Amino acid sequence: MTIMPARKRIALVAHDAMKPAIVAWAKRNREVLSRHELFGTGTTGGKVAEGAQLEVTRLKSGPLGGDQQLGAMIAEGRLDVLIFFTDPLTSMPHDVDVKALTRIATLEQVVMACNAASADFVIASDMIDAEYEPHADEAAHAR
Ligand SMILES: O=C(CO)COP(=O)(O)O
Repeated sequence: MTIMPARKRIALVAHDAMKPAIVAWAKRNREVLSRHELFGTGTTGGKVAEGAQLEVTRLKSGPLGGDQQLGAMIAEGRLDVLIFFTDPLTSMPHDVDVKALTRIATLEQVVMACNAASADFVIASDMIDAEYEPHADEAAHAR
């Protein structure tokens, strides 16, 4: 488990039905987001970059491996926050990738928000601009 740096590495991901919502959210939180390092799956990243005028490193499209790339970043300790607007009403061909991504994020104590209300709380937290070290005893998985 790594200490999260003050300048967070934040991923922005949204399923198709949620893309207008994540662009609106990114526009509304542009000032805070601009202080951090942003990543996105291909289509989401492009829409956020254009719509909110933010610099976003774009990975592959989610269904084509982008979700797995984010999972690899998390496994290697290279991502701190995952803002993932999931679509709860549509089944996805890459559902296993979605599940793998949220699973590894949970395991690795990545800060994760899957809807706009939770993302608002994350972005409004004082911890977004501070170093953060998860409490080892609370983060540990009992076997
Ligand atoms: O499908 C996604 C996440 O599971 C998002 O991918 P895109 O941003 O490329 O549409």
